[in-house]
Amino acid sequence: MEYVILGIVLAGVLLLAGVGLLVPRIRRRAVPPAPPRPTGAPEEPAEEAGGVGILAPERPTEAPEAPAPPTIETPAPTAGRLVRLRGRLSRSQNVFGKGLLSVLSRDRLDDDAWEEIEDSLIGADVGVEATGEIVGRLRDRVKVLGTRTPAELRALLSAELVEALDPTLDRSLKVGGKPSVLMVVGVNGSGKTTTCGKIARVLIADGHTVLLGAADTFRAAAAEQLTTWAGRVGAEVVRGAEGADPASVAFDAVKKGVDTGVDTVLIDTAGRLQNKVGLMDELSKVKRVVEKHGPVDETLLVLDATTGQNGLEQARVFTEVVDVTGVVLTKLDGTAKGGIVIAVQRKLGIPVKLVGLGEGPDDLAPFEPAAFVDALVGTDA
Ligand SMILES: Nc1nc2c(ncn2[C@@H]2O[C@H](COP(=O)(O)OP(=O)(O)OP(=O)(O)O)[C@@H](O)[C@H]2O)c(=O)[nH]1
Repeated sequence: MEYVILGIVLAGVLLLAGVGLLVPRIRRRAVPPAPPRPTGAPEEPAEEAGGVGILAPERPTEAPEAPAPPTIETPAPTAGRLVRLRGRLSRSQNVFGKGLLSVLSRDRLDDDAWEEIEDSLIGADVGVEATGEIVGRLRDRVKVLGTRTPAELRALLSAELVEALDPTLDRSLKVGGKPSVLMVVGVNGSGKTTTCGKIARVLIADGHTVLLGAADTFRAAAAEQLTTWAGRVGAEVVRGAEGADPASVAFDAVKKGVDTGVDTVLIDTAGRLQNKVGLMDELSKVKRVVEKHGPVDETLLVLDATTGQNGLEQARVFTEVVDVTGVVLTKLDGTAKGGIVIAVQRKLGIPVKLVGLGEGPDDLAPFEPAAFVDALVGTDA
């Protein structure tokens, strides 16, 4: 009997122990799976196996790939750029170098020959008045000096062209202040944004620090374009939302320039036709607002050389609205009318300070009359 009781007790104990072991397992299985981790959330510690504190081995964490640092370019030095880019003037070289010099080298320089010379200069956009003066002086000097050799005639023509470009004008950019402010203005498509990018490179090549202001809030791609130019040389850009008030973007850019201590702030403005009064008023407002920080040091008018004499009327209106201090003549590589440089300066009384000779980042050269004329009529032109 005692054995029977002992057997029943033992069976009961074993049964209870079995249930005790089973329940936690069932409970554990009933726990719903953890919700999927949001991407990027830190990994939670692995559940302890059997409640005895064994942590799952740490998975080696893969280091996120660091973005490649932007490559900052070193722009080509500006000294001698015009000489290096002289080949870009090949279309104008055909008129001045080959055309004019071949007429000048004729055995007899009669009235017809001089008329041909005049026509060539007018055709190259030198302008009627300037052409009259250049040819008049050249004629006198040829007569007085009795000059006949091609080398002498070339030298005389060059001297007259350089003189017409007034080599005494100050063509330097007023940069390097605290900061200096440069505004870039002009009609649509003349090359303002591209020129801003290229000027930033010119300045950086010459050791300046530059911040760009994208006050062309009208054309969405303009700010993007400017940001790309700036990124290539490590310059900062201040930009506003599309359609933002350009004056306020320009104001913010100068403020940022002051705060960050750059020596030059370069402001790109939207293209506008000179006969749209509202847009021209907007431009003078941009300038007025920027001037709350201090005077604008340079207002550069960007003119497309291929628009020829039409560009002169645009230029005249711009000079009335904002005080233009320098002209940038773009796309000289795409025209045979390089004489426009003479006409622009003569009509406006404002120096051409830079010339655009291509779409490449360093295809903008400080303008030097002697080097320009030499490129047009030089020995290997
Ligand atoms: N061949 C040549 N093309 C140039 C030169 N300068 C600018 N361009 C080109 O002219 C075109 C217009 O240039 P942008 O800088 O966009 O002109 P924009 O004046 O800012 O244009 P808007 O903002 O619409 O007024 C682009 O295709 C430039 O690459 C130059 O010196 N030579």
